[in-house]
Amino acid sequence: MAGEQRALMVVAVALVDHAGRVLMQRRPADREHGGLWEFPGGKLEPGEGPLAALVREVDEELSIEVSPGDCVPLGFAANDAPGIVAVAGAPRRDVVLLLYGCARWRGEPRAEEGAELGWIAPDVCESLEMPPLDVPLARLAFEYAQANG
Ligand SMILES: Nc1nc2c([nH]c(=O)n2[C@H]2C[C@H](O)[C@@H](COP(=O)(O)OP(=O)(O)OP(=O)(O)O)O2)c(=O)[nH]1
Repeated sequence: MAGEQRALMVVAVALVDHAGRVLMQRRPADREHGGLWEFPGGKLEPGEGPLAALVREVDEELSIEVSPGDCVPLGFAANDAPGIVAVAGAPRRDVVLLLYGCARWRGEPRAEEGAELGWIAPDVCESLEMPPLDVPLARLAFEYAQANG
């Protein structure tokens, strides 16, 4: 339908290492959610599926290569859920965030300019400041990391 407003679809990945840690990225200070820790990923482009977007985003953001077959859907979060409170200053819009887990990739993850990467251990996770949608997803990410790291 013309003018129909759809939710913004975002795909993200929890890369896990052999120590059961999860790679997270601190957003540049001058962007939406600046300074918060989140999963690498980004918006789906028109006509793009979530796995294709994931492969593209990790190449662009981290300079690594993942195969769709190594990515496992872990869950999703949407900001129309009760209890999700937007970060002050962030635009009000419906977002659906799809999280995949992945324990195999090629290359060494490198942060894009202005961003910071951290391999996060489960005990540190609680103290990280994250966007509201990432809080429930982080639990799924660490369960996956424990089982697959
Ligand atoms: N990548 C990512 N985005 C998240 C997470 N949690 C969360 O609320 N978001 C939101 C922030 C943004 O509204 C949206 C993704 O935006 P983005 O700026 O990363 O997307 P993009 O890479 O396509 O960036 P751009 O082309 O707009 O610069 O999803 C998360 O864990 N990872």
